[in-house]
Amino acid sequence: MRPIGSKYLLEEPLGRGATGTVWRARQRETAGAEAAVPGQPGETVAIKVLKEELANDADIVMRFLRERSVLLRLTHPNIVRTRDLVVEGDVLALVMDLVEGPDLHRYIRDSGPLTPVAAALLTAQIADALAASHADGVVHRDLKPANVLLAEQGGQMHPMLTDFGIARLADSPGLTRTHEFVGTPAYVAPESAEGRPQTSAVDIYGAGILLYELVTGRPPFAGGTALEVLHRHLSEEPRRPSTVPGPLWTVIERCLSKDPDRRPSAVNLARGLRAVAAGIGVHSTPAQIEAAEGVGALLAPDPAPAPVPQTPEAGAADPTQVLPSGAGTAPQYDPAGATSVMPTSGPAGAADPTAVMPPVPPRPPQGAQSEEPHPWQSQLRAARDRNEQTQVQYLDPSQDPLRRRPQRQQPPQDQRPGQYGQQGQQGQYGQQPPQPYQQQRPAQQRPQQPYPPQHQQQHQPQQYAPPPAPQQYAQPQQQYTPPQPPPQAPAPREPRPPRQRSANPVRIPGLGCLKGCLVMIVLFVVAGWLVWELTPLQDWIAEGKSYWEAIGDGISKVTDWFSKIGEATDSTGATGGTTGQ
Ligand SMILES: Nc1ncnc2c1ncn2[C@@H]1O[C@H](COP(=O)(O)OP(=O)(O)OP(=O)(O)O)[C@@H](O)[C@H]1O
Repeated sequence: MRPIGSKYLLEEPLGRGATGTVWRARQRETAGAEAAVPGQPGETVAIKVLKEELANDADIVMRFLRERSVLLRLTHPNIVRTRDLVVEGDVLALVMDLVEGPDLHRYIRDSGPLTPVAAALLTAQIADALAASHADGVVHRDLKPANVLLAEQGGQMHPMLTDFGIARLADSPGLTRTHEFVGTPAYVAPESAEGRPQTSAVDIYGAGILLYELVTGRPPFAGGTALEVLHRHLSEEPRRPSTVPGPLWTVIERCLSKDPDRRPSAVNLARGLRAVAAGIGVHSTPAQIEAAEGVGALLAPDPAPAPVPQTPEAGAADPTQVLPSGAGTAPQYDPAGATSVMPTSGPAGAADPTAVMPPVPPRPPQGAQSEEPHPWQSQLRAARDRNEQTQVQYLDPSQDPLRRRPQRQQPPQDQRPGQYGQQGQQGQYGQQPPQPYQQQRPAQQRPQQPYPPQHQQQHQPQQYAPPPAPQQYAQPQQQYTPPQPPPQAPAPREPRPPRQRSANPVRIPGLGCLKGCLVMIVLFVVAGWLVWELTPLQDWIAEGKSYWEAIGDGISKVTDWFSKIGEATDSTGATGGTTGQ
């Protein structure tokens, strides 16, 4: 077991992502007062050990520490709680509650898509988590099924959003010198793809993609290269699959609006989804059906979406500043502003990957946009660097105490399929079966959420009144301005060693080697000559026999030979016997 900090012991890796490795770990001793959860010795936790390149970046370490309070105070029944942050030596790690259960990506892959009702209810809980974090000024920015863990609670699968704060770290100056977008191509909002100012509406877009994927099994814009996916986010409208009920499609469509201002707030999304879930079930009452059909009216946008802090180079807000939701209005789309977050010179510009880039696609809704190709430069680079899902990487055996592949406890088999209901049978919309989770009972009795009702109440809109603007977060901007790194020329590629020729001069024939073919020809000639000389082939040809006659002759000769041997043996035996008498 490997110690991490002085308080924790890493036991086994659970998985690896773009920003680090998550380990199952054990608490050695109670954490200090700075931890949100001190924990007990022997308690099991999950620890995300961030990649070395993050840990070695002074900017990121600083941000990590400054954001400590934000990460640690973010608590909600649908958010994986961050218990502690470890910054020791070259180690940067987040200590989290351990969630026993698969992530949503794996769950869909193994069990197939969910029913519309189940998908709506699950996404409503994710929207609850987003509402809470947005109210606290925290935008997730990397919402995707892999970041939703499914905990088992009372026989129900309970979605929990994880990786909060990681996008914020990854967005710190140390990593955004090239202004990569933070996110995963299949889930990235158009404004993030273009490098325009972002708000909490990017999470609503991510929730829309996730919802689409839950009911269909795949995200709406996928396939091809990361760049193609980004193009599709910007220019294509999602198509409604026949299995998606109309009211649910209304919600998906609004979430996937290219215009962030048209997307609903997280609170309204949660409310709308619950109305839809109630109205599309097999036992829905006429009033519920009617409410579901009018869901569009519930999906009002957030009047004051939480802004995503800009990088210091952009001349925007302090990146470490945590803004309460009411602290400002959504940044307007401003071509100049959008351009300003993109490098016009410097490292990213120097390493000019535009040579392989297609032209920037037109942006019909917004009209004007930056003429600089930099968004695509950075996106291509980001797409290369980021994998959509957990990356399988070599793990130094010395870091892997158990020398085992990542293992996660799967929920018992009988609880997995159908917790949220898989597709396959016919339901009200001709696609889903009634299911134990919510469709078999009258709507009034259905549990809308597995966690107690007070949590639901806690996240109704009025509960999200922005906290008073905390002065301590309004840091002077220049304080966080990172030192501009000297432009780094890309490391020259090492020249390839000259190709080694095989020590064996004769290659296997058939592989295009002339020498091998010649050797084989010689072998065939020699073998033919031996057959000619050592077999009665010449005689047979001279006698003009057919192939079958020659074979027949050969066989009868052999039989004669054996019978002669037999007779000789018998006569010898008979002679011996006579002599003996
Ligand atoms: N708190 C946790 N408890 C249990 N397992 C976890 C926890 N957090 C993450 N995991 C698991 O660890 C694995 C890696 O998580 P990670 O967040 O690093 O991956 P990712 O989301 O694919 O990557 P990234 O978002 O960094 O690109 C995932 O399989 C996830 O299910």
